[in-house]
Amino acid sequence: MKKYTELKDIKDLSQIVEEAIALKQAPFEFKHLGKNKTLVMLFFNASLRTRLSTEKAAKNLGLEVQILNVNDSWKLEFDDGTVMNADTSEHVKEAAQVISQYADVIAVRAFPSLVDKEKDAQEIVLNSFIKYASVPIVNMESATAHPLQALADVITLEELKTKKKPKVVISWAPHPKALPQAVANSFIEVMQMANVDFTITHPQGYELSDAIVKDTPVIYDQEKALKEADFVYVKNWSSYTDYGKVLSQDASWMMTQEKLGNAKFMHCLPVRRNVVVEDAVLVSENSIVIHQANNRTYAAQVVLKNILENIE
Ligand SMILES: NCCC[C@H](NC(=O)CCC(=O)O)C(=O)O
Ligand SMILES: NC(=O)OP(=O)(O)O
Repeated sequence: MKKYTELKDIKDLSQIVEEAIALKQAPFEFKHLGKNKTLVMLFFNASLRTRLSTEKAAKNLGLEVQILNVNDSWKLEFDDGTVMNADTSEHVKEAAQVISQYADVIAVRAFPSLVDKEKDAQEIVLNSFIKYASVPIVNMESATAHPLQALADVITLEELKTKKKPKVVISWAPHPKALPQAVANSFIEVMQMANVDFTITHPQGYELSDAIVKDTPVIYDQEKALKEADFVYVKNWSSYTDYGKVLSQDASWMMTQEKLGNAKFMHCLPVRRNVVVEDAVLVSENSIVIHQANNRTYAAQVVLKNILENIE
């Protein structure tokens, strides 16, 4: 693996999932791989899991870790040819080259604006680092994708499934804030790569990009979609068609124990209790969100391991 900015960087999903599960059993086996090497993590947005699990994964591999909250640094310019006489102090062209001298791998978190759809789709922050850095890049959630989360999700499914081809449903849930489509996009993409019976359910107006959904069935009736589900992944996203808008806060879409039945409950976290999902689900045996968050470490570790093995 030369980089991990999108799920397409995974050549063989079942092989990488197997490798991640093996790393979970023996997390320090490859501690030599990162010796005298450094991971620099750049955060343009808040994080709990991604930050701590990726740092843990890196340290398990013997890497040094440096973290920069970009808001504490100089405001970066991304546009070409700008006269930088306003509020941006440093161009990503210099920043990426400079950081590449300190880092052997650079990981970036940069959420979308949710204002300008075309600009968000261009993934300007992530792609600028891919273009101007001279070391491998890892996506820690970009404008349109969260491939580390999706990998942790598929590892979790593989560990906890009780049938060969489980039924998996992703269900939209209400939320007071406009959230990105990234988590849903990557979960859908990874489910299309996995051996599952997969369905999407959301209210009208919350259709995701056709390029993501492809031929996955979309059912607007949540109850119908959830029938006989083995795993239910709950997530809010803001409208993609009416870009970045909160069109509905319909509480009837909140996940409840009654709707979930015997299915396992998944969520990437952080989750708004009693808005996205009722308390009763999170305290029940059917909630696997903590297990899922633990797997973020092994998703990051398998990615960093594969990248390190490819550095000269
Ligand atoms: N990385 C996991 C999710 C990050 C982000 N959630 C959030 O911003 C939730 C914030 C809140 O609930 O206030 C998202 O949906 O993409
Ligand atoms: N799931 C996830 O990415 O969590 P953080 O935003 O806390 O990193």
